[in-house]
Amino acid sequence: MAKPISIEVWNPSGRYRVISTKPMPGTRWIKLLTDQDCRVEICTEKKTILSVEDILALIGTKCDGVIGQLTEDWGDVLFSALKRAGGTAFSNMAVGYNNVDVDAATKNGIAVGNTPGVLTETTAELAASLSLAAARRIVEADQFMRAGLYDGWLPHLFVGNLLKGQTVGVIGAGRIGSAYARMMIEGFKMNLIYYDLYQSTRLEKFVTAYGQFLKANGEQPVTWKRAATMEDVLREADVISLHPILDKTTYHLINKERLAIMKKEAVLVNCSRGPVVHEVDLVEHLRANPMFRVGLDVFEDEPYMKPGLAEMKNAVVVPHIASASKWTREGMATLAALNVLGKIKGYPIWHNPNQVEPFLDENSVPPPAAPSIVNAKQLGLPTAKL
Ligand SMILES: NC(=O)c1ccc[n+]([C@@H]2O[C@H](COP(=O)([O-])OP(=O)(O)OC[C@H]3O[C@@H](n4cnc5c(N)ncnc54)[C@H](O)[C@@H]3O)[C@@H](O)[C@H]2O)c1
Ligand SMILES: O=C(O)[C@H](O)CO
Repeated sequence: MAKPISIEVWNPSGRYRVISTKPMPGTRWIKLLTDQDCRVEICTEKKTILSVEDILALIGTKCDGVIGQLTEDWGDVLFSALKRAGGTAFSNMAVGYNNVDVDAATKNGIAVGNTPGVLTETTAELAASLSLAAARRIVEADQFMRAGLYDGWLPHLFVGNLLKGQTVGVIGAGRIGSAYARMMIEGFKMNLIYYDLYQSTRLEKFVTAYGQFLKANGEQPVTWKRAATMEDVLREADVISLHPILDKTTYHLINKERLAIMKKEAVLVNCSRGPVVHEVDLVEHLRANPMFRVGLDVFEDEPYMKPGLAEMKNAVVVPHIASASKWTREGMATLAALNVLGKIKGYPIWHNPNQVEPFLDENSVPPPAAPSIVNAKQLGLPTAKL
């Protein structure tokens, strides 16, 4: 018999049973659900990553919707169990949904939500932090100080890379990649080279206008270039940040061959998904090129690092915290809850998932819509501008 799962229950007499597989930041998301006749059950199990069996036990025989996490494997087993339990709604508490088999959800008539629009800047800020930390060797220097090794200023002590006037490369110039590019360009007056399947006209216009502003003020203007190939970015950029989605076109995008064409003193940052980088190849490259540095928020086999990575002084590593600001995490919880609520209530889908401010205002009632459902079209769900 399966071990009972520990849960916390809000509004026990609520008509709709909504499960959250994890406690989430803030309480607004709980209130939004309980105010709309939902019984909210929050899994409080101590283990960090729930298995499919754990989630099956949580779903049980009657469940209207689930808020899940990017660490969980949402495929046909879970979606068909949710369907059997009468459920129609699932939302990841994340913008990325590579852990979700959307086709399986659609086949079972389950709407899949995600949470764009509330983590763009927070994630870009962490990518910028990792860029700086790696370029200026901040973690290495911090460890040196704490080890009591500092015995006076020296001309060669922790010399790193200047960013101003250098080239920032962005692979995947969507919401987060573009926000990161703007930060690095405006903050450090870097030139841009980017590669994406689509043209980022807004980003290009921003760089052009900022370049004109600098020129008018007697400064060297910044420039932009849309690269024809990813290799062009890797060859030309001094700092490269990865921001594509994870799918079969981006799996192991950075491998031995591509690392070899990067500059020997380049900085590589990954705040997208771990498998975008071939981590074994990366460790080998870091070992062979001590002036090459990386800043990593995500790892190929999370929560583990590939052997050798933890020992590399030229790597800054943090535990998948790019979206971890209080405002963002509370907003993600709110959007995930409203995705599930919106589907349960039969609300239409919000017309623009990138403009979700009306859902986040603590002082007003959110619009009667599901903020972001990725398979809305496949399910034939109506969209509305309210
Ligand atoms: N580390 C974190 O905590 C964290 C936080 C938020 C998002 N993310 C990850 O970042 C990803 C991007 O988020 P977003 O909101 O910017 O998404 P987005 O959809 O706005 O941007 C992704 C961009 O990648 C581009 N792209 C897709 N395939 C590509 C390819 N083969 N080569 C080059 N570009 C390609 C797309 O055209 C798009 O412009 C998410 O899917 C998620 O996996 C991670
Ligand atoms: O995809 C996402 O949203 C992140 O990885 C967590 O914020």
